[in-house]
Amino acid sequence: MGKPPNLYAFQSASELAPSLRAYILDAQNSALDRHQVFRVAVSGGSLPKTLAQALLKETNGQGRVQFDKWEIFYADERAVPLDHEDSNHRLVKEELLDKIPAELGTPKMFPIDVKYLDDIQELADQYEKTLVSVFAAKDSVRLPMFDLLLLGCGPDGHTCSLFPGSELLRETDPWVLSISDSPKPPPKRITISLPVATHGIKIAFVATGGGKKDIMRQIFDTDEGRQLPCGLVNAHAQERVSWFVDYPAIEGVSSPARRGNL
Ligand SMILES: O=C1O[C@H](COP(=O)(O)O)[C@@H](O)[C@H](O)[C@H]1O
Repeated sequence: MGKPPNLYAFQSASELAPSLRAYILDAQNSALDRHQVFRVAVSGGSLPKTLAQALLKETNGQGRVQFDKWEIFYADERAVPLDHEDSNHRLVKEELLDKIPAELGTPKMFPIDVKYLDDIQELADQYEKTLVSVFAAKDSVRLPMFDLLLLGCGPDGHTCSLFPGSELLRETDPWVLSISDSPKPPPKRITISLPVATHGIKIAFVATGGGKKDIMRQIFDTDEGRQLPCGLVNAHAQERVSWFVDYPAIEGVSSPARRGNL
């Protein structure tokens, strides 16, 4: 049996940001040593704001965020135009991309192809083709391996657009799945599959605020919680997973957390 996921807890989201930055820089630098590019999958929700806090502030001695070497994909996306208020791409763009100082470079973005918004399965298939074109042919690579997945945890334990009890959690072949009845609006979405979400070299969850404390306790301290989508990522990817949380989100969790810096 491998080691359990890492759980890092901080007083607040702003105190969490420098450690999240150090962790991301470490993942970036290892990826650049390996293959001169940093392939990242990002989520929407509350994550992009915390990411911006971590990545946009220059701090001494932690190294440089080389955005010009980043390739950014979406762990999940809603089937809406890219400038729609529900779009994860819009959120990431407004919170992070539009604020990157020119000297840090511009990441290469891989948003969904909005030509296929009316056919949700085709939208997922086309996004899978995008992954295939970047990560090599599907018959030669069993699963795409992101250098880093940056994930959120919904108050029901969902991650990406993989919701508790969904049959999508059992899918093993497709890399990207479509969902037309998401319990959280909007109903039509695409999402990476659980095998893709757990295959990354590093996987980070960011969960902040008291609204997450009940689900955090379930995920870390109960058998039912370990079956929730976030719990399944923990179980499959083990020590490759790191959680960055603030004290309000972790209140009542009895699993050991490291408090403060990494
Ligand atoms: O619907 C979604 O929700 C999750 C969690 O969002 P949060 O606001 O509770 O952090 C997010 O990770 C996912 O990308 C998004 O589509």
